[in-house]
Amino acid sequence: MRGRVCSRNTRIGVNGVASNSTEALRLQGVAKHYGSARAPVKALDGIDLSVPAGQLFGLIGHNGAGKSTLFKLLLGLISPSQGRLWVAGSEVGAADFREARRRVGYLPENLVLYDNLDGLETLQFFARLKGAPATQCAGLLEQVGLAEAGRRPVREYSKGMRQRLGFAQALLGEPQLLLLDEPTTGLDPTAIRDFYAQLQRLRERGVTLVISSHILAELEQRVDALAMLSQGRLCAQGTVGRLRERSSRPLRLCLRAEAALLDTLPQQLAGLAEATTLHWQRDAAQQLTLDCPRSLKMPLLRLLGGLALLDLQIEETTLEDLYFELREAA
Ligand SMILES: Nc1ncnc2c1ncn2[C@@H]1O[C@H](COP(=O)(O)OP(=O)(O)OP(=O)(O)O)[C@@H](O)[C@H]1O
Repeated sequence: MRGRVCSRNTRIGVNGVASNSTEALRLQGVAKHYGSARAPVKALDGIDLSVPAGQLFGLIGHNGAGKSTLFKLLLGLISPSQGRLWVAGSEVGAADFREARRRVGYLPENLVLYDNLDGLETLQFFARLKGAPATQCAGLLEQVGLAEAGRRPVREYSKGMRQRLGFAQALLGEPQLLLLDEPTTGLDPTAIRDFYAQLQRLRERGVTLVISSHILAELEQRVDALAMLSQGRLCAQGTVGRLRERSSRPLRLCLRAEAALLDTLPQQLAGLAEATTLHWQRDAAQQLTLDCPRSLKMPLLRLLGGLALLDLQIEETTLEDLYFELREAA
């Protein structure tokens, strides 16, 4: 028996594997191989991943890393070659998964739309497919900013409008889990900001959001946590802060001060433990760039706080920096 309920919060599977319902989704040892057994394409290879309910969770990785494949597996559109997956406590493929699946919204990377239908008819069509009330359609069009364009044929929609219509169809049926595959492609900066504001409101209502994107700056400030795939393998997982802590990249401080103060700075810094790991460069008479290991961040800031600096900027490691570092290490 698959996915047997043993308590309000826990299900026990065939091998005694537990899946907790406070997890929106879970993957255990998941592999997906396409192609022939002789020459398989290993789209995913041994993925263990758990996403707690209510998070805004990012999924990043290079083209072909396996992000869309992971979404399709979670939706039961394709079957894993190995391993097991759970969505909202139901095992994908189990008898009760159909019910869990109804609470999942999905925006595919390339949503196919019928050009001759208008926006409202398109949503009504998807509502019928999903078994969601058609009465939701007009409200959803308004929510994504397409109320006025609702009666125009989709062939007249811009790329951004099509993308917003796709988001509206993902919201049909008030899903508790949203899987969004590169949802901001084609959106302008205002639309991107509005889109994330909507995600934030959904998150506040307890909806779990898993979003794949190549636009790392967009995710950096917004996700609760993220996972990075590289060639089908999970190469990093955690909050952006935790990934930064594990990064070997130095922290960069740019400071300005009177030339006389900068002249004495090397002497003052020499008193710090690990001072040998500091690297500085005098860019101009009053300007210095200092690279230091993260472990020295607070001692250094305490020391600099006591000096009459004219300006101090801390350049944090960006998600893009982390991405390249993790890719190199993978
Ligand atoms: N139906 C398929 N048949 C054969 N190979 C496939 C199929 N679908 C995906 N693949 C391969 O699986 C790998 C992962 O593809 P996937 O689409 O999951 O990557 P992705 O991370 O979503 O990429 P992108 O960022 O470009 O959208 C790629 O090597 C891809 O060519």
